[in-house]
Amino acid sequence: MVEAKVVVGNKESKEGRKKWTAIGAVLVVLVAIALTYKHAQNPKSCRCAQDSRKYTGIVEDCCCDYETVDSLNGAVLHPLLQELVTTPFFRYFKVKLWCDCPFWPDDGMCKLRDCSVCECPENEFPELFKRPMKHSLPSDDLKCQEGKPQSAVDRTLDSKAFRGWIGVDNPWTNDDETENDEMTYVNLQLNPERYTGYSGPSARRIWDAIYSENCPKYASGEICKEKKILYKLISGLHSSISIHIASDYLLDETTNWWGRNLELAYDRVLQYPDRVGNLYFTFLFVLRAVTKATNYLEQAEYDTGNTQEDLKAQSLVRHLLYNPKLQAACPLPFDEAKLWKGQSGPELKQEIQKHFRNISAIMDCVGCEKCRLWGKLQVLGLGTALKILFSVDSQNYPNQPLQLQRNEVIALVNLLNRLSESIKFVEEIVPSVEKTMEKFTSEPPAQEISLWQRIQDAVGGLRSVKLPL
Ligand SMILES: Cc1cc2nc3c(=O)[nH]c(=O)nc-3n(C[C@H](O)[C@H](O)[C@H](O)COP(=O)(O)OP(=O)(O)OC[C@H]3O[C@@H](n4cnc5c(N)ncnc54)[C@H](O)[C@@H]3O)c2cc1C
Repeated sequence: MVEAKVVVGNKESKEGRKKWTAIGAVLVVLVAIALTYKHAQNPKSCRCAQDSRKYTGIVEDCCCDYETVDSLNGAVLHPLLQELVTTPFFRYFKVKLWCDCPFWPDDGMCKLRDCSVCECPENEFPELFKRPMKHSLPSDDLKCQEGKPQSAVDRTLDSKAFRGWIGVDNPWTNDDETENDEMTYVNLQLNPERYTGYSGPSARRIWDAIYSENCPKYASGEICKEKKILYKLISGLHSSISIHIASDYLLDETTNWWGRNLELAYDRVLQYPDRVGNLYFTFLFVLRAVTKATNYLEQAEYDTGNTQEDLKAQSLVRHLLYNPKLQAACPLPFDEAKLWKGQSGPELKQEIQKHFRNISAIMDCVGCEKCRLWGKLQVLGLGTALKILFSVDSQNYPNQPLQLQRNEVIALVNLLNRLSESIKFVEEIVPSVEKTMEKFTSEPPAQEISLWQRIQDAVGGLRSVKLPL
Protein backbone atom coordinates (compact mmCIF):
# COMPACT_ATOMS: atom_id res chain seq x y z
CA MET A 1 0.00 0.00 0.00
CA VAL A 2 2.68 2.28 0.94
CA GLU A 3 4.50 1.53 -2.34
CA ALA A 4 1.30 2.07 -4.39
CA LYS A 5 0.70 5.40 -2.68
CA VAL A 6 4.21 6.46 -3.49
CA VAL A 7 3.70 5.49 -7.14
CA VAL A 8 0.38 7.33 -7.23
CA GLY A 9 2.05 10.23 -5.52
CA ASN A 10 4.81 10.28 -8.17
CA LYS A 11 2.27 10.11 -10.93
CA GLU A 12 0.38 13.01 -9.37
CA SER A 13 3.48 15.07 -8.94
CA LYS A 14 4.54 14.41 -12.56
CA GLU A 15 1.19 15.67 -13.78
CA GLY A 16 1.42 18.56 -11.38
CA ARG A 17 4.85 19.43 -12.74
CA LYS A 18 3.50 19.32 -16.29
CA LYS A 19 0.70 21.67 -15.27
CA TRP A 20 3.09 24.09 -13.60
CA THR A 21 5.50 23.93 -16.53
CA ALA A 22 2.66 24.92 -18.85
CA ILE A 23 1.61 27.77 -16.53
CA GLY A 24 5.26 28.83 -16.28
CA ALA A 25 5.63 28.89 -20.05
CA VAL A 26 2.51 31.03 -20.38
CA LEU A 27 3.86 33.37 -17.70
CA VAL A 28 7.22 33.67 -19.43
CA VAL A 29 5.48 34.58 -22.68
CA LEU A 30 3.29 37.12 -20.86
CA VAL A 31 6.30 38.68 -19.09
CA ALA A 32 8.20 38.82 -22.38
CA ILE A 33 5.25 40.56 -24.05
CA ALA A 34 4.96 42.95 -21.09
CA LEU A 35 8.69 43.75 -21.21
CA THR A 36 8.62 44.28 -24.95
CA TYR A 37 5.69 46.62 -24.51
CA LYS A 38 7.41 48.43 -21.63
CA HIS A 39 10.61 48.75 -23.61
CA ALA A 40 8.70 50.27 -26.48
CA GLN A 41 7.15 52.74 -24.03
CA ASN A 42 10.33 53.46 -22.11
CA PRO A 43 13.47 52.11 -23.76
CA LYS A 44 15.72 53.80 -21.18
CA SER A 45 14.36 51.81 -18.27
CA CYS A 46 15.05 48.50 -20.00
CA ARG A 47 18.60 49.50 -20.81
CA CYS A 48 19.15 50.45 -17.20
CA ALA A 49 17.86 47.09 -16.05
CA GLN A 50 20.42 45.29 -18.16
CA ASP A 51 23.30 47.57 -17.30
CA SER A 52 23.05 49.92 -14.39
CA ARG A 53 26.51 51.24 -15.18
CA LYS A 54 25.81 53.91 -17.75
CA TYR A 55 29.26 55.26 -18.39
CA THR A 56 31.47 52.93 -20.35
CA GLY A 57 33.90 53.25 -23.24
CA ILE A 58 36.24 56.08 -24.20
CA VAL A 59 35.48 59.52 -22.78
CA GLU A 60 34.64 61.66 -25.81
CA ASP A 61 37.65 63.54 -27.26
CA CYS A 62 39.97 61.85 -24.77
CA CYS A 63 42.27 58.86 -24.83
CA CYS A 64 41.06 57.03 -21.77
CA ASP A 65 37.87 55.16 -20.86
CA TYR A 66 35.42 55.71 -18.02
CA GLU A 67 36.28 52.45 -16.26
CA THR A 68 40.00 53.26 -16.23
CA VAL A 69 39.35 56.79 -14.96
CA ASP A 70 37.19 55.40 -12.14
CA SER A 71 39.66 52.75 -11.07
CA LEU A 72 42.72 55.04 -11.36
CA ASN A 73 40.98 57.78 -9.51
CA GLY A 74 39.75 55.52 -6.73
CA ALA A 75 43.01 53.65 -6.23
CA VAL A 76 45.65 56.29 -6.94
CA LEU A 77 44.68 59.85 -7.74
CA HIS A 78 41.96 60.59 -5.22
CA PRO A 79 43.86 59.43 -2.10
CA LEU A 80 47.04 61.12 -3.29
CA LEU A 81 45.41 64.45 -4.11
CA GLN A 82 43.41 64.48 -0.89
CA GLU A 83 46.66 64.35 1.04
CA LEU A 84 48.50 66.77 -1.20
CA VAL A 85 45.98 69.58 -0.85
CA THR A 86 46.28 69.54 2.93
CA THR A 87 50.01 70.39 2.84
CA PRO A 88 50.79 74.03 3.68
CA PHE A 89 52.05 74.81 0.18
CA PHE A 90 48.79 73.79 -1.47
CA ARG A 91 46.32 74.97 1.12
CA TYR A 92 46.98 78.72 1.02
CA PHE A 93 45.60 80.47 -2.01
CA LYS A 94 46.19 84.11 -2.79
CA VAL A 95 43.08 85.80 -4.09
CA LYS A 96 41.41 89.15 -4.57
CA LEU A 97 38.03 88.67 -2.99
CA TRP A 98 36.57 92.11 -3.61
CA CYS A 99 33.53 91.94 -5.75
CA ASP A 100 34.82 94.17 -8.49
CA CYS A 101 32.49 93.35 -11.34
CA PRO A 102 33.39 95.00 -14.64
CA PHE A 103 30.08 94.02 -16.24
CA TRP A 104 27.31 94.83 -13.77
CA PRO A 105 27.12 95.93 -10.11
CA ASP A 106 27.16 93.30 -7.42
CA ASP A 107 23.67 92.04 -6.74
CA GLY A 108 24.75 89.35 -4.32
CA MET A 109 21.91 87.02 -3.49
CA CYS A 110 23.84 85.10 -0.94
CA LYS A 111 21.58 83.91 1.85
CA LEU A 112 23.90 82.15 4.23
CA ARG A 113 26.82 83.07 6.37
CA ASP A 114 28.43 80.02 4.70
CA CYS A 115 28.83 82.31 1.73
CA SER A 116 31.58 84.29 3.35
CA VAL A 117 35.19 83.32 3.35
CA CYS A 118 37.26 82.92 6.44
CA GLU A 119 40.47 84.74 5.65
CA CYS A 120 43.80 83.82 7.22
CA PRO A 121 45.16 85.84 10.09
CA GLU A 122 48.51 87.42 9.15
CA ASN A 123 50.53 85.07 11.33
CA GLU A 124 49.00 81.90 9.95
CA PHE A 125 50.23 81.61 6.41
CA PRO A 126 53.82 80.74 5.58
CA GLU A 127 56.44 83.48 5.99
CA LEU A 128 57.90 82.61 2.60
CA PHE A 129 54.62 83.32 0.88
CA LYS A 130 54.74 86.90 2.09
CA ARG A 131 57.88 87.52 0.07
CA PRO A 132 57.00 86.05 -3.28
CA MET A 133 59.72 87.80 -5.21
CA LYS A 134 62.48 86.71 -2.85
CA HIS A 135 63.61 83.93 -5.14
CA SER A 136 63.10 85.60 -8.47
CA LEU A 137 66.06 86.68 -10.51
CA PRO A 138 66.64 90.39 -10.90
CA SER A 139 67.05 89.89 -14.64
CA ASP A 140 65.97 93.40 -15.58
CA ASP A 141 67.64 95.21 -12.72
CA LEU A 142 70.15 97.44 -14.50
CA LYS A 143 71.23 99.41 -11.43
CA CYS A 144 74.23 97.21 -10.70
CA GLN A 145 75.26 96.60 -14.27
CA GLU A 146 77.28 99.72 -14.89
CA GLY A 147 75.35 100.86 -17.86
CA LYS A 148 76.09 98.57 -20.75
CA PRO A 149 73.60 95.82 -21.36
CA GLN A 150 76.31 93.49 -22.69
CA SER A 151 78.07 93.55 -19.33
CA ALA A 152 75.08 91.83 -17.81
CA VAL A 153 75.56 88.21 -16.89
CA ASP A 154 73.65 85.79 -19.04
CA ARG A 155 71.39 84.11 -16.54
CA THR A 156 70.01 81.40 -18.75
CA LEU A 157 71.78 78.64 -16.84
CA ASP A 158 71.02 80.22 -13.50
CA SER A 159 67.36 80.50 -14.24
CA LYS A 160 67.28 76.87 -15.32
CA ALA A 161 69.01 75.72 -12.18
CA PHE A 162 67.07 78.03 -9.95
CA ARG A 163 63.55 76.96 -9.37
CA GLY A 164 61.99 79.91 -7.66
CA TRP A 165 58.52 81.29 -8.23
CA ILE A 166 58.18 84.33 -10.40
CA GLY A 167 55.35 86.52 -11.54
CA VAL A 168 54.54 85.75 -15.17
CA ASP A 169 51.39 86.69 -16.96
CA ASN A 170 48.90 84.03 -17.91
CA PRO A 171 47.39 84.95 -21.29
CA TRP A 172 44.30 82.89 -20.49
CA THR A 173 43.27 84.65 -17.29
CA ASN A 174 42.21 88.14 -16.38
CA ASP A 175 43.56 88.64 -12.86
CA ASP A 176 46.75 90.47 -12.21
CA GLU A 177 48.40 87.95 -9.94
CA THR A 178 51.24 90.15 -8.85
CA GLU A 179 51.40 91.02 -5.20
CA ASN A 180 49.17 93.92 -4.21
CA ASP A 181 47.23 95.13 -1.20
CA GLU A 182 43.93 93.77 -2.47
CA MET A 183 45.14 90.19 -2.33
CA THR A 184 44.33 88.04 0.68
CA TYR A 185 45.54 84.60 1.62
CA VAL A 186 42.84 82.04 2.24
CA ASN A 187 43.21 78.65 3.86
CA LEU A 188 41.27 76.44 1.47
CA GLN A 189 40.91 73.70 4.04
CA LEU A 190 38.84 76.06 6.18
CA ASN A 191 36.66 77.08 3.24
CA PRO A 192 35.32 73.94 1.59
CA GLU A 193 33.38 74.28 -1.62
CA ARG A 194 29.82 73.38 -0.67
CA TYR A 195 26.24 74.62 -0.54
CA THR A 196 26.08 78.33 0.19
CA GLY A 197 22.54 79.23 -0.78
CA TYR A 198 23.73 81.37 -3.68
CA SER A 199 21.06 80.97 -6.37
CA GLY A 200 18.36 82.76 -8.29
CA PRO A 201 18.78 85.40 -11.02
CA SER A 202 22.24 86.50 -9.85
CA ALA A 203 23.78 83.02 -10.10
CA ARG A 204 21.84 82.28 -13.27
CA ARG A 205 23.12 85.47 -14.90
CA ILE A 206 26.71 84.44 -14.22
CA TRP A 207 26.27 81.00 -15.76
CA ASP A 208 24.41 82.50 -18.74
CA ALA A 209 27.22 85.01 -19.27
CA ILE A 210 29.85 82.26 -19.01
CA TYR A 211 28.09 80.04 -21.52
CA SER A 212 27.49 82.91 -23.93
CA GLU A 213 31.27 83.42 -23.99
CA ASN A 214 31.63 80.01 -25.54
CA CYS A 215 30.31 80.62 -28.98
CA PRO A 216 28.76 84.07 -29.29
CA LYS A 217 29.08 84.12 -33.04
CA TYR A 218 28.51 80.48 -33.76
CA ALA A 219 25.34 79.90 -31.74
CA SER A 220 23.28 79.09 -34.82
CA GLY A 221 25.76 77.00 -36.74
CA GLU A 222 28.54 74.53 -36.27
CA ILE A 223 30.86 74.69 -33.33
CA CYS A 224 34.44 73.90 -34.18
CA LYS A 225 36.22 71.31 -32.13
CA GLU A 226 38.24 73.86 -30.19
CA LYS A 227 35.14 75.82 -29.25
CA LYS A 228 33.41 72.63 -28.27
CA ILE A 229 36.30 71.93 -25.96
CA LEU A 230 35.94 75.28 -24.22
CA TYR A 231 32.23 74.53 -23.74
CA LYS A 232 33.00 71.09 -22.37
CA LEU A 233 35.54 72.48 -19.90
CA ILE A 234 33.02 74.97 -18.54
CA SER A 235 30.23 72.42 -18.45
CA GLY A 236 32.53 69.92 -16.69
CA LEU A 237 33.44 72.54 -14.12
CA HIS A 238 29.76 73.42 -13.69
CA SER A 239 28.94 69.72 -13.10
CA SER A 240 31.70 69.52 -10.53
CA ILE A 241 30.47 72.61 -8.67
CA SER A 242 26.91 71.19 -8.62
CA ILE A 243 28.23 67.84 -7.36
CA HIS A 244 30.05 69.60 -4.53
CA ILE A 245 26.90 71.50 -3.62
CA ALA A 246 25.01 68.18 -3.59
CA SER A 247 27.64 66.30 -1.63
CA ASP A 248 27.83 68.88 1.14
CA TYR A 249 24.36 70.34 1.45
CA LEU A 250 22.58 72.07 4.31
CA LEU A 251 19.74 69.59 4.77
CA ASP A 252 18.21 71.32 7.76
CA GLU A 253 19.03 74.95 8.48
CA THR A 254 17.47 74.96 11.98
CA THR A 255 19.66 72.12 13.24
CA ASN A 256 22.60 72.97 10.94
CA TRP A 257 22.49 69.43 9.56
CA TRP A 258 24.76 68.87 6.55
CA GLY A 259 24.79 65.86 4.27
CA ARG A 260 24.27 64.58 0.75
CA ASN A 261 21.44 65.85 -1.41
CA LEU A 262 21.11 63.15 -4.05
CA GLU A 263 18.01 64.65 -5.61
CA LEU A 264 20.02 67.76 -6.44
CA ALA A 265 22.88 65.66 -7.83
CA TYR A 266 20.43 63.78 -10.04
CA ASP A 267 18.41 66.83 -11.14
CA ARG A 268 21.41 68.94 -12.07
CA VAL A 269 23.98 66.44 -13.28
CA LEU A 270 23.33 62.70 -13.21
CA GLN A 271 20.24 62.71 -15.40
CA TYR A 272 22.28 64.37 -18.17
CA PRO A 273 24.89 61.95 -19.56
CA ASP A 274 26.62 64.79 -21.44
CA ARG A 275 27.18 66.73 -18.20
CA VAL A 276 28.71 63.65 -16.59
CA GLY A 277 30.80 63.08 -19.73
CA ASN A 278 32.01 66.69 -19.59
CA LEU A 279 33.07 66.23 -15.97
CA TYR A 280 35.24 63.25 -16.97
CA PHE A 281 36.56 65.20 -19.96
CA THR A 282 37.59 68.16 -17.79
CA PHE A 283 39.26 65.82 -15.31
CA LEU A 284 41.32 64.16 -18.06
CA PHE A 285 42.17 67.52 -19.64
CA VAL A 286 43.54 68.89 -16.35
CA LEU A 287 45.30 65.61 -15.61
CA ARG A 288 47.02 65.82 -18.98
CA ALA A 289 48.17 69.37 -18.20
CA VAL A 290 49.63 68.22 -14.88
CA THR A 291 51.50 65.33 -16.48
CA LYS A 292 52.69 67.51 -19.35
CA ALA A 293 54.21 69.91 -16.81
CA THR A 294 56.08 67.04 -15.13
CA ASN A 295 59.57 68.50 -15.58
CA TYR A 296 58.52 71.83 -14.16
CA LEU A 297 56.43 70.50 -11.28
CA GLU A 298 59.05 67.96 -10.30
CA GLN A 299 61.74 70.60 -9.91
CA ALA A 300 59.61 73.35 -8.43
CA GLU A 301 60.13 74.45 -4.84
CA TYR A 302 57.39 73.74 -2.37
CA ASP A 303 58.87 75.81 0.44
CA THR A 304 56.72 77.17 3.21
CA GLY A 305 59.29 77.02 5.98
CA ASN A 306 57.94 73.73 7.36
CA THR A 307 60.59 71.28 6.18
CA GLN A 308 58.75 68.09 7.00
CA GLU A 309 55.50 69.18 5.35
CA ASP A 310 57.34 70.64 2.35
CA LEU A 311 59.22 67.39 1.76
CA LYS A 312 55.92 65.56 2.00
CA ALA A 313 54.39 67.88 -0.63
CA GLN A 314 57.35 67.31 -2.95
CA SER A 315 57.22 63.56 -2.50
CA LEU A 316 53.44 63.45 -3.14
CA VAL A 317 53.87 65.55 -6.29
CA ARG A 318 56.47 63.06 -7.55
CA HIS A 319 54.19 60.16 -6.76
CA LEU A 320 51.48 61.85 -8.79
CA LEU A 321 53.73 62.62 -11.74
CA TYR A 322 55.49 59.27 -11.92
CA ASN A 323 52.76 56.93 -10.85
CA PRO A 324 53.32 53.64 -12.71
CA LYS A 325 49.62 52.72 -12.68
CA LEU A 326 48.70 56.06 -14.24
CA GLN A 327 51.47 55.82 -16.81
CA ALA A 328 50.44 52.28 -17.75
CA ALA A 329 46.68 52.71 -17.83
CA CYS A 330 46.24 56.23 -19.13
CA PRO A 331 49.56 57.56 -20.49
CA LEU A 332 47.97 60.33 -22.56
CA PRO A 333 44.68 61.37 -20.93
CA PHE A 334 44.01 63.99 -23.62
CA ASP A 335 45.82 64.65 -26.90
CA GLU A 336 46.23 68.39 -27.29
CA ALA A 337 48.39 67.94 -30.39
CA LYS A 338 45.23 67.35 -32.42
CA LEU A 339 44.01 70.90 -31.81
CA TRP A 340 44.93 74.28 -33.28
CA LYS A 341 45.89 72.74 -36.60
CA GLY A 342 45.32 74.39 -39.93
CA GLN A 343 45.66 77.92 -41.19
CA SER A 344 43.16 79.54 -38.84
CA GLY A 345 44.69 77.82 -35.80
CA PRO A 346 46.55 80.80 -34.29
CA GLU A 347 43.62 83.21 -34.73
CA LEU A 348 41.19 80.71 -33.33
CA LYS A 349 43.45 80.21 -30.34
CA GLN A 350 43.58 83.95 -29.72
CA GLU A 351 39.84 84.24 -30.03
CA ILE A 352 39.23 81.44 -27.56
CA GLN A 353 41.84 82.93 -25.28
CA LYS A 354 39.90 86.19 -25.28
CA HIS A 355 36.68 84.37 -24.40
CA PHE A 356 38.37 82.54 -21.57
CA ARG A 357 39.80 85.81 -20.22
CA ASN A 358 36.26 87.18 -20.16
CA ILE A 359 35.09 84.12 -18.26
CA SER A 360 37.90 84.77 -15.81
CA ALA A 361 36.75 88.42 -15.47
CA ILE A 362 33.14 87.34 -14.90
CA MET A 363 34.30 85.61 -11.70
CA ASP A 364 34.55 89.08 -10.12
CA CYS A 365 30.77 89.34 -10.53
CA VAL A 366 29.92 86.22 -8.52
CA GLY A 367 27.78 87.59 -5.69
CA CYS A 368 28.87 85.17 -2.99
CA GLU A 369 32.34 85.32 -1.53
CA LYS A 370 32.97 81.61 -1.09
CA CYS A 371 31.60 80.81 -4.55
CA ARG A 372 33.85 83.58 -5.89
CA LEU A 373 36.86 82.08 -4.13
CA TRP A 374 36.33 78.63 -5.65
CA GLY A 375 35.15 80.05 -8.95
CA LYS A 376 38.34 82.10 -9.23
CA LEU A 377 40.56 79.25 -8.11
CA GLN A 378 39.06 76.76 -10.53
CA VAL A 379 38.99 79.15 -13.47
CA LEU A 380 42.64 79.98 -12.75
CA GLY A 381 43.29 76.23 -12.61
CA LEU A 382 41.65 75.76 -16.01
CA GLY A 383 43.54 78.78 -17.37
CA THR A 384 46.77 77.21 -16.13
CA ALA A 385 45.91 73.92 -17.82
CA LEU A 386 45.17 75.80 -21.06
CA LYS A 387 48.46 77.68 -20.75
CA ILE A 388 50.43 74.46 -20.23
CA LEU A 389 48.75 72.67 -23.11
CA PHE A 390 48.49 75.46 -25.65
CA SER A 391 50.70 78.41 -24.85
CA VAL A 392 54.03 76.76 -24.19
CA ASP A 393 55.78 74.45 -26.57
CA SER A 394 59.05 73.81 -24.81
CA GLN A 395 59.66 70.68 -26.87
CA ASN A 396 59.87 72.61 -30.14
CA TYR A 397 61.04 75.86 -28.56
CA PRO A 398 63.43 74.94 -25.75
CA ASN A 399 64.34 78.59 -25.19
CA GLN A 400 60.75 79.26 -24.12
CA PRO A 401 60.48 77.08 -21.03
CA LEU A 402 57.26 76.74 -19.12
CA GLN A 403 56.98 79.24 -16.26
CA LEU A 404 54.22 79.07 -13.73
CA GLN A 405 53.31 81.21 -10.78
CA ARG A 406 52.96 79.61 -7.39
CA ASN A 407 49.27 80.51 -7.35
CA GLU A 408 48.77 78.81 -10.72
CA VAL A 409 50.27 75.57 -9.43
CA ILE A 410 48.13 75.73 -6.29
CA ALA A 411 45.01 76.36 -8.42
CA LEU A 412 45.86 73.57 -10.88
CA VAL A 413 46.34 70.92 -8.21
CA ASN A 414 43.32 72.01 -6.16
CA LEU A 415 41.16 71.98 -9.30
CA LEU A 416 42.33 68.46 -10.12
CA ASN A 417 41.46 67.43 -6.58
CA ARG A 418 37.97 68.95 -6.81
CA LEU A 419 37.32 67.16 -10.09
CA SER A 420 38.67 63.93 -8.64
CA GLU A 421 36.24 64.24 -5.69
CA SER A 422 33.35 64.77 -8.09
CA ILE A 423 34.32 61.74 -10.18
CA LYS A 424 34.48 59.61 -7.04
CA PHE A 425 31.06 60.83 -5.93
CA VAL A 426 29.53 60.12 -9.35
CA GLU A 427 31.16 56.71 -9.57
CA GLU A 428 29.88 55.73 -6.11
CA ILE A 429 26.40 57.07 -6.56
CA VAL A 430 25.43 56.37 -10.17
CA PRO A 431 24.78 52.60 -9.95
CA SER A 432 22.52 52.94 -6.90
CA VAL A 433 20.68 55.96 -8.27
CA GLU A 434 20.16 54.25 -11.63
CA LYS A 435 18.98 51.04 -10.01
CA THR A 436 16.53 52.90 -7.80
CA MET A 437 15.33 54.96 -10.74
CA GLU A 438 14.77 51.74 -12.66
CA LYS A 439 12.74 50.20 -9.83
CA PHE A 440 10.87 53.44 -9.40
CA THR A 441 9.91 53.74 -13.06
CA SER A 442 8.55 50.17 -13.01
CA GLU A 443 6.38 50.77 -9.94
CA PRO A 444 3.06 52.65 -9.63
CA PRO A 445 3.25 56.44 -9.17
CA ALA A 446 1.96 56.12 -5.58
CA GLN A 447 5.56 55.36 -4.59
CA GLU A 448 6.80 58.69 -5.95
CA ILE A 449 7.01 60.51 -2.62
CA SER A 450 9.54 58.11 -1.21
CA LEU A 451 11.81 57.96 -4.28
CA TRP A 452 14.63 60.05 -2.86
CA GLN A 453 14.25 58.45 0.52
CA ARG A 454 14.79 55.10 -1.22
CA ILE A 455 17.81 56.37 -3.11
CA GLN A 456 19.24 57.69 0.16
CA ASP A 457 18.56 54.28 1.74
CA ALA A 458 20.12 52.44 -1.20
CA VAL A 459 23.34 54.41 -0.82
CA GLY A 460 23.02 54.66 2.94
CA GLY A 461 26.42 53.07 3.45
CA LEU A 462 28.04 55.80 1.40
CA ARG A 463 26.33 58.68 3.10
CA SER A 464 28.46 60.94 5.20
CA VAL A 465 26.07 63.06 7.15
CA LYS A 466 27.84 65.84 8.98
CA LEU A 467 27.07 66.48 12.60
CA PRO A 468 25.69 69.92 13.41
CA LEU A 469 28.51 72.40 13.81
C1 LIG B 1 31.23 80.48 -10.43
C2 LIG B 1 30.11 79.99 -9.56
C3 LIG B 1 30.42 79.29 -8.42
C4 LIG B 1 29.40 78.85 -7.59
N1 LIG B 1 29.72 78.18 -6.45
C5 LIG B 1 28.74 77.78 -5.62
C6 LIG B 1 29.04 77.14 -4.37
O1 LIG B 1 30.20 76.93 -4.02
N2 LIG B 1 28.00 76.79 -3.58
C7 LIG B 1 26.69 77.03 -3.92
O2 LIG B 1 25.79 76.67 -3.16
N3 LIG B 1 26.38 77.64 -5.09
C8 LIG B 1 27.35 78.02 -5.94
N4 LIG B 1 27.02 78.63 -7.10
C9 LIG B 1 25.62 78.69 -7.51
C10 LIG B 1 25.21 77.36 -8.21
O3 LIG B 1 26.15 77.01 -9.21
C11 LIG B 1 23.85 77.46 -8.90
O4 LIG B 1 23.85 78.53 -9.79
C12 LIG B 1 22.70 77.61 -7.92
O5 LIG B 1 22.73 76.56 -6.98
C13 LIG B 1 21.33 77.60 -8.65
O6 LIG B 1 21.20 76.40 -9.39
P1 LIG B 1 20.18 76.17 -10.59
O7 LIG B 1 19.37 74.96 -10.30
O8 LIG B 1 19.41 77.42 -10.86
O9 LIG B 1 21.08 75.78 -11.85
P2 LIG B 1 22.49 76.32 -12.23
O10 LIG B 1 23.52 75.39 -11.68
O11 LIG B 1 22.59 77.76 -11.87
O12 LIG B 1 22.50 76.17 -13.81
C14 LIG B 1 21.93 77.15 -14.68
C15 LIG B 1 21.59 76.50 -16.03
O13 LIG B 1 22.79 76.06 -16.65
C16 LIG B 1 22.57 74.82 -17.32
N5 LIG B 1 23.50 73.81 -16.75
C17 LIG B 1 23.54 73.36 -15.47
N6 LIG B 1 24.56 72.51 -15.30
C18 LIG B 1 25.17 72.40 -16.51
C19 LIG B 1 26.28 71.66 -16.98
N7 LIG B 1 27.00 70.89 -16.17
N8 LIG B 1 26.62 71.78 -18.29
C20 LIG B 1 25.93 72.58 -19.13
N9 LIG B 1 24.87 73.31 -18.73
C21 LIG B 1 24.49 73.22 -17.44
C22 LIG B 1 21.13 74.45 -17.12
O14 LIG B 1 20.42 74.90 -18.25
C23 LIG B 1 20.74 75.23 -15.89
O15 LIG B 1 19.39 75.53 -15.87
C24 LIG B 1 28.03 79.10 -7.93
C25 LIG B 1 27.74 79.82 -9.10
C26 LIG B 1 28.75 80.26 -9.91
C27 LIG B 1 28.42 81.03 -11.14
